[in-house]
Amino acid sequence: MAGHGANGGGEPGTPVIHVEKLSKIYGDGFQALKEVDLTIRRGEIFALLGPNGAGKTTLISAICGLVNASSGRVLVDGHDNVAQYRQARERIGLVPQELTNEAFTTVWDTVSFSRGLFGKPKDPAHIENVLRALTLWDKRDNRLLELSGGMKRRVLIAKALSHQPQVLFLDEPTAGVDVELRREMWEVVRGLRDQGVTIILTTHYIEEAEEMADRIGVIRRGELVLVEEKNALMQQLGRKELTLHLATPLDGVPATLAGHDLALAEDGHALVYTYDVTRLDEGTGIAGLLADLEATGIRVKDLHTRQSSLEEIFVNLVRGNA
Ligand SMILES: Nc1ncnc2c1ncn2[C@@H]1O[C@H](COP(=O)(O)OP(=O)(O)OP(=O)(O)O)[C@@H](O)[C@H]1O
Repeated sequence: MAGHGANGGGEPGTPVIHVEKLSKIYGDGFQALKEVDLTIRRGEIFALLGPNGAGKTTLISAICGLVNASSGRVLVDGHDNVAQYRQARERIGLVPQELTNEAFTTVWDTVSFSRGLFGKPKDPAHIENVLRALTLWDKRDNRLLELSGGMKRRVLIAKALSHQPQVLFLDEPTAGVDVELRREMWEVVRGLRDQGVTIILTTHYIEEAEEMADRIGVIRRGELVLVEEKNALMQQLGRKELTLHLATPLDGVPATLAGHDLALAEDGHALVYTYDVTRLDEGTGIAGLLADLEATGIRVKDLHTRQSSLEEIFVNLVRGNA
C-alpha cells in the first residue's frame, strides 16, 4: 500500500510522537494523567497496556487532540497538537472500537467520505489500495450491515487510513472478539506496520502486547510506570526457577554447591535454583547441580519449576508491588 506516508514520512526509528509532561485533570477534579512523558518512534508497534480506568483512552485522546490536556504538550511529526491542530491531526488515524450508525452506507462511500473530512482531495487510487490491503475490495459496494464482524473492524481501519496518516491509533482492536478474529486483526496490523505505518494500540490483553508489540508501555492510575522493549522485557522474563524440596532441611547453602545460583527457601526446606531459559544452548546446569547435590548427600523429595511471565510482571505493576 504505497503512499501511506504521504504526509512527509521520515526515517524509520526517528520520533514521530513526542509527549511531554502531559497531565489531565477532568472537570470534576479527577486527575487521569500525571506528567506522562513518551516518545513513539516511526515504524514501531507500541502497545499501551493497563487495567480499566488506568488512563489509556485519555492518553490517546489527548494525543489526538480530542481531549484538552491540562498541562504539558504533544508534538506529532514536529507539530504541536494545540497550536498546529490541523497539521497534527491529519497525520493521525484513529480506529475507534465500534462503527457508528452508517449501516446503510457502502464500504466505498464510507471510506471515501472519511478522507473528505480531512479536506483531502479525492484519491480513488489510494482508497482502492487501502481496500485491497484490508481485503475489502470485493466488498466495496456492500452496505456495512451486510458485513461480518471482522470485515466491519477492517472498515474502521480503512476509514482511519483514508487520509494517509503516518500514525495509526487502535483503541482495543480485539476487545470482545473471538480468537480467530483476533489473529486476523493481528495479521492486518502487522501488514500495516510492514508498509511503514506507526501503530499505537491499547489493550487489556497481555498476550496481545506480547504477540504484537515492539515496545510496551504500562499505565497505572494515570502514570506511565514502565516503557520497555518487548524483547528486553521477555529476556528479563526468561529466568526460570527450579525449586528443590529437601528431605532434610539445611542451615545454609553448602560450600560444595557454591558454584550454582542457589538460594535457601522455606526455612531451609527448599533450595531455589535460577537459570536463564533464553540461553538454553549453554545448558541449564541442572544436570551438574543434581550430580553435585548427590555427591554432597542432599536428598531431594520433590521439585518443580516456574517461569515468571509478562502477566506476572503486569499484575505486580498494576497492583503497585513492583
Ligand atoms: N469526562 C470525564 N470526567 C471525569 N473523569 C473521567 C472522564 N473520562 C474519564 N474519566 C476518568 O479517568 C480515568 C481514566 O479513564 P480512561 O477512559 O482514560 O481509562 P482507560 O484506561 O481507557 O480504561 P478502559 O480500559 O476501561 O477503557 C477513569 O478513572 C475515568 O473514570
